[in-house]
Amino acid sequence: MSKILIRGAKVLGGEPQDVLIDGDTIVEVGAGLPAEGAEVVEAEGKVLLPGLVDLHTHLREPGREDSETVLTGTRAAASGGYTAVFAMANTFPVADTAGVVEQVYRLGQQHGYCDVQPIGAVTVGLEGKKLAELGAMHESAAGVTVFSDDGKCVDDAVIMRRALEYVKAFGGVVAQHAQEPRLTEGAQMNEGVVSAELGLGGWPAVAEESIIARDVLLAEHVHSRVHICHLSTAGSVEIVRWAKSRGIDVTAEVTPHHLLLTDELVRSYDPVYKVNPPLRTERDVMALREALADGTIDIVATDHAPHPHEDKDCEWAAAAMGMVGLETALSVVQQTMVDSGLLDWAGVADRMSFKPARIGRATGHGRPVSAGEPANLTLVDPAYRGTVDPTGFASRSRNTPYEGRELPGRVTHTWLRGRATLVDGKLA
Ligand SMILES: NC(=O)N[C@@H](CC(=O)O)C(=O)O
Repeated sequence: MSKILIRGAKVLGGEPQDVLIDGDTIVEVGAGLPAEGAEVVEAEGKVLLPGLVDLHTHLREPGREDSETVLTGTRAAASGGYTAVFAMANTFPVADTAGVVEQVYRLGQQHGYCDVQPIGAVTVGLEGKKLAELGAMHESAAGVTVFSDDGKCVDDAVIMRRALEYVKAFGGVVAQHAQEPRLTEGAQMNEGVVSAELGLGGWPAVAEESIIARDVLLAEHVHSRVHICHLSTAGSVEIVRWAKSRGIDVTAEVTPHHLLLTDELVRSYDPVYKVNPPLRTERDVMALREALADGTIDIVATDHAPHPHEDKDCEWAAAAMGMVGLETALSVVQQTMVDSGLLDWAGVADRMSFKPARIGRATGHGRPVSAGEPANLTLVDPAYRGTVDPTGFASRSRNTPYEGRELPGRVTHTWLRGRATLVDGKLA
């Protein structure tokens, strides 16, 4: 049956409506639509959103298939309500050529759980020395538009300037991992009271903020577009706010974990809380929430960073940085932004679907829930309450900071171009 009637869902949190899908397209949205010939999904009390889009996912294939593959990562994405993810370039080999990005793109198409849009490296081997083949990656079948050395900062100002100038030719964007390397040598956590007490190497806010300040000025200077990955400090928010008020073409993201968790958790010495950029202070968390609400920060991106247990279940200093996030992102956003009254569901659709799709130029995603649009949709039960149990994750890795924590809301259904990838919380 190719017709699906989603009955009585609050579309973007508004009044209950029926949504009729035929094949891969939404054909009608309205009240009391006839159900004849359609499979009916009862959605009373649930919220219908455009399929979520993640601009920052680590899928690990090729090279680290022990932590994630395109298949397991896109299954995790579908579980979390995503219909498109942008796959970061820090794979082995690095996604710095047309060959590698095409491989990742094709794997996404083959598996079919969500669209995979590869991100190309800015520099060869993420080494920060020489620009990668940006044009060839853009012209490849993968059609790369977002470039990032994420995991590493493009710290050479001349290379950054050239990258910004180069991507202008085809409307691309450079996504910067803002971390001044010299200021963060040996850094293990946020620099502050807690790092001083624990005796762990501190990661000062200025290491992030100084690179953001430099890069918004560079973008202005060459009239290009820059995107800032995972903002984590109140000062970074101030700089982005200033840059936007000046008319600079900058966008920024925040991760769910930086909206909820603080460096106080590091007192446990549990490496599950070790992440780049590090968890900051309560004051930073509050500034990030406010900035996401007022639009200074454009989007939520997961920075889903899967690691196998042997890389995380070890002493703090030796542990890998990163947390999985695809399967808990919407719940964390519901708790920190919706249930707190800072953002409504239309705002969530904007920050987790419309805007990330626009920044990454993901065609067919981040579209309104209306007739004629591709049926990329996510159905959420906001009344659900449950504790996070990583043994049920679709991701190959389990490094979640939320194990055993109660989080609100649950994605029950995801449709990718009218085909269910998640039904009643189970992968199709
Ligand atoms: N976010 C993380 O803590 N880790 C990322 C890369 C990075 O940003 O360091 C990873 O690839 O594991």
